[in-house]
Amino acid sequence: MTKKSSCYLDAMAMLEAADEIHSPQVCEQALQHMAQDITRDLGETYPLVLAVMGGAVVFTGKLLPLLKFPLDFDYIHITRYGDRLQGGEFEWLREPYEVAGRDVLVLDDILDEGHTMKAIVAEIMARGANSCHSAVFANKLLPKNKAITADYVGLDVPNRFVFGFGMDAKKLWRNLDGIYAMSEPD
Ligand SMILES: O=P(O)(O)OC[C@H]1O[C@H](OP(=O)(O)OP(=O)(O)O)[C@H](O)[C@@H]1O
Ligand SMILES: Nc1nc2[nH]cnc2c(=O)[nH]1
Repeated sequence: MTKKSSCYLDAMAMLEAADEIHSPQVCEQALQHMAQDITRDLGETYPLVLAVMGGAVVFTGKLLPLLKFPLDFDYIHITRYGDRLQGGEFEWLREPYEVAGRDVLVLDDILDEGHTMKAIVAEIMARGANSCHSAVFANKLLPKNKAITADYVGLDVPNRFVFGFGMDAKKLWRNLDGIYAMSEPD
């Protein structure tokens, strides 16, 4: 048997110490509800769906097959966390292209303070989109107002650093099919 790397062992220890917040089954049900709501509202608008990389990758991959109407798909990339636990300055790694005149739906993994989604919506509308809706799989419950609220929310999560379902913990565990919260320091 090969010797397990320290990265592997650290990742396993992080997961073992974490708390499960939403099971894979609950996540799947939430996806179904979101797909119904989005279909009801945007199903006849031929929207441009923009996934925010990289956190939205799991949400997007699971949601798109549930949207049974014509749409265009592209991705954007903006980050303000990098591999840090606290938000910092925005960095556009791929800007929104060809949004003028379109009804746009932005998909992201989590709405925390809302600064990222606010900046995205502002940029898309400034580029002449007809409308811009936002869908986040996880909405963090905060004891203060957010910069923006999302039009579609999958699940609420507690005010802790969460990971899984596309969200990373120190670059790890985006591949989990449920949502977990990191253990808090004693
Ligand atoms: O509501 P906010 O407080 O602005 O935080 C939410 C943003 O933070 C994460 O992005 P991150 O910069 O970590 O990039 P990632 O998608 O690559 O994980 C997440 O994907 C959201 O885009
Ligand atoms: N992975 C992850 N990214 C975030 N971005 C903002 N809040 C969070 C969080 O709780 N988890």
